[in-house]
Amino acid sequence: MNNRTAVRSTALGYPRIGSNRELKRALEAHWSGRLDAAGLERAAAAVRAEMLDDLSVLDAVPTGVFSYYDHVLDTAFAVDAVAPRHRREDPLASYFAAARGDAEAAPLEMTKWFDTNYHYLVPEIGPATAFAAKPEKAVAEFLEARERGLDARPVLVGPVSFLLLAKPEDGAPEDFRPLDRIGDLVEVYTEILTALGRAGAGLVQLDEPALAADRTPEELAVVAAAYRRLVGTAEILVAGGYGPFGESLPVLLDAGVEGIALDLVRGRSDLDALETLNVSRETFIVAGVVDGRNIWRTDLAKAAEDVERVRALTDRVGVASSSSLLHVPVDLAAETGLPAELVARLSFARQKLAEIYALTDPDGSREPRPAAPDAWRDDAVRARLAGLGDDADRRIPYADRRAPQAERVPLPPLPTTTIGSFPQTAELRKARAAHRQGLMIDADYHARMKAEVATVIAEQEKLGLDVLVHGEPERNDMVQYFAEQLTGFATTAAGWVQSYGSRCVRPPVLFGDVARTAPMTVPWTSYAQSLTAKPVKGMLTGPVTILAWSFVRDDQPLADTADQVALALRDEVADLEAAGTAIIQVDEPALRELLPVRAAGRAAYRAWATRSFRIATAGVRPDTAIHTHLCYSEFGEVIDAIAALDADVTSIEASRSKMEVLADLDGADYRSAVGPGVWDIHSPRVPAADEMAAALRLAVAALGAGRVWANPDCGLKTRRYEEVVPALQGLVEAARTVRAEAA
Ligand SMILES: Nc1nc2c(c(=O)[nH]1)N[C@@H](CNc1ccc(C(=O)N[C@@H](CCC(=O)N[C@@H](CCC(=O)N[C@@H](CCC(=O)O)C(=O)O)C(=O)O)C(=O)O)cc1)CN2
Ligand code: MET
Ligand SMILES: [Zn+2]
Repeated sequence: MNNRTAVRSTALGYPRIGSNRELKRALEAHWSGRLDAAGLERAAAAVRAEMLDDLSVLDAVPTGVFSYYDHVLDTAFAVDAVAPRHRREDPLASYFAAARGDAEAAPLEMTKWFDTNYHYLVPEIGPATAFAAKPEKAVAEFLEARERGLDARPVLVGPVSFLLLAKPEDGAPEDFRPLDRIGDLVEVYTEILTALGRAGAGLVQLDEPALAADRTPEELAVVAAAYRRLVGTAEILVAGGYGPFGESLPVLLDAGVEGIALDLVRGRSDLDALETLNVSRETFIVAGVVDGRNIWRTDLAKAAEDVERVRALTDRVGVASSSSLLHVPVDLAAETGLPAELVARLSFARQKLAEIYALTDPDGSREPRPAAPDAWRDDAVRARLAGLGDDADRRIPYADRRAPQAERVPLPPLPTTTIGSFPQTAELRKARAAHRQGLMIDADYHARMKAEVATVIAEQEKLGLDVLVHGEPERNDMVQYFAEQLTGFATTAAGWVQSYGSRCVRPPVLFGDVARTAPMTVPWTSYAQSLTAKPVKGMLTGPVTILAWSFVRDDQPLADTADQVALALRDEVADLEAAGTAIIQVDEPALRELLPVRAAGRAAYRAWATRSFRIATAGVRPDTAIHTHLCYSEFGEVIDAIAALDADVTSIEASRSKMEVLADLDGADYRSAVGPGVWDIHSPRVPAADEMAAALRLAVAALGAGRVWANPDCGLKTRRYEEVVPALQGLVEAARTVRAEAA
């Protein structure tokens, strides 16, 4: 077990939803009352067994990385940081109350995990949160692996990241920060580590991804103290995974941790730094050379060079993924429809395990990465982009667009609208599955989707909404739908990746130059508009989001790829406008997500991200309104970027974070209209009309009635009509109430 000369293979984490999304199906059956807790646990055990089967090709396997919903929530439960409102007699009910909310309580806030499309639940910590060790899950999953004879390494979110990812509980003193509680929390971690040690664990992995971000000297002092305290209780491997440790690296090494797992894909500067630090030859250094975030085949020649550099520094070397493999699909072998020259360049989780293993095998492959074929290049697109010049900006400032837009589409104050999608019912998905499998002809599929559009339009008219949507029934996903129609993209049949809880996505593969060959959305929008006198919004996904939710080529800057996508969207916007569409929404929910974890890269990011949005949208007439939509709080960091999009209306997530975004908007150079979401659509809970009215009053007080729209937080695709109809009735009623008060 303590082989000190050979290079050891491992992974920092693994997909946990099941290779065929078994856990997703079991969870959704459980939530709808079709599967009892015992049935859910059986399904979970089968998923864990499959994970261990896969991982067993490695010298050492991570354990405890399975989760019913989210690993940050698991950590909260492991230290008993459960909000009083989520405590229930049944622990599983308590867990799902925190994750999803229930009749009695709103859930925890959900937000993006670093610069990924994974969402974690934000723990709520107060000055009196009574931490207590609950190591049962960690111990049980460790033993499950041990019983198979595997070298098992328990994984937990580390205490510093846990508190940095948390937020102060409601009513905490103004100056309280969760990190203030590090001393108490670390004591509880020592108990958990001790329990794991008693169960037979050697090395324990503590994930500290928050140390891939800029940290202040005070925070570094906290890291030092916390790890000095922990090193006595277990052998600790600290993993980062979302960039370089940077200034945290010497602090961790000085604290005496047993090992450190480096992200050598995004954080190669750590390797240079290590060579200048005085690293003990006893330190276990894990070289994260296999990308945990993307699906390109590893350049084994280059990776092997980095492993050699690590071998020069220490006698205990590991090879691993750069982060958990949670962010990539399970198995490339499930993809039978991809072109061979693409398959030859791809690697999913199972293939990555083989790459990791090969790098620890002296006789393993050291193949370099083959270059992209010439056929993936499109010189026409490149020439058009080069000639774009200042066409990337709207000719007329917002102040002068307001009147022509109001004249073209007259609306009351606090206009009501939705974000785009209506429920993706089981029937819609079945029809799409049948169409995909060739069991339903195109004409029948289109007729079915048009019927759904008609139903959605009729429902919105009945509800009395002001600006309607077609409901997006024809879209499997807001990114994949576009990727399927653009050149330069491939889509997968089963490349599922967890986004949050039971919700999964199939990120498309953006491998070459991008171009549009035909209109992608116009017939749907035009059809919807033909059914109503009310305005129907056109609905597109923006370039940043298309990139963020795809696996993107890494052979040119993201900015260049974004501009190509933007150009394709620009043509779609022009076609929508030519078809008579007066309002075009271009969603950028991932604008915040791609913001670099460290401040150094942010200005450049803001510049290219907002320019690509403007390339997509700036071609319209002054009386055509551009709307955009963003989800997931913490807008503070991107508020200037939101302004730089130069949209006429921006709808944003606000309800789960209790309208905190209004404070961010205050003082920002943002003048146009805002639709702060007043209904948290990620929870099955239906808000009351007066609750939404209260939220709208806050918005009116902050922005003035003339700048506020009334809308949900996000699209309704994940909700059921039983929730949507009463919630939208309440929303329309709330808008009317507050409108009357403001008049
Ligand atoms: N890419 C992406 N990222 C995003 C979002 C988003 O909308 N898209 N929204 C935010 C929140 N994240 C979300 C992520 C996923 C879903 C979601 O609803 N996902 C669906 C799958 C969507 C999909 O691809 N649907 C396909 C395939 C559906 C499917 O599973 N079909 C069955 C067969 C049909 C059946 O009997 O149900 C199968 O293939 O096995 C379709 O409709 O065609 C799910 O997990 O259930 C929602 C929000 C942030 N990130
Ligand atoms: N228009 C999209 C929808 O309503 C926006 C979703 S943002 C994740 O589904
Ligand atoms: Zn959204």
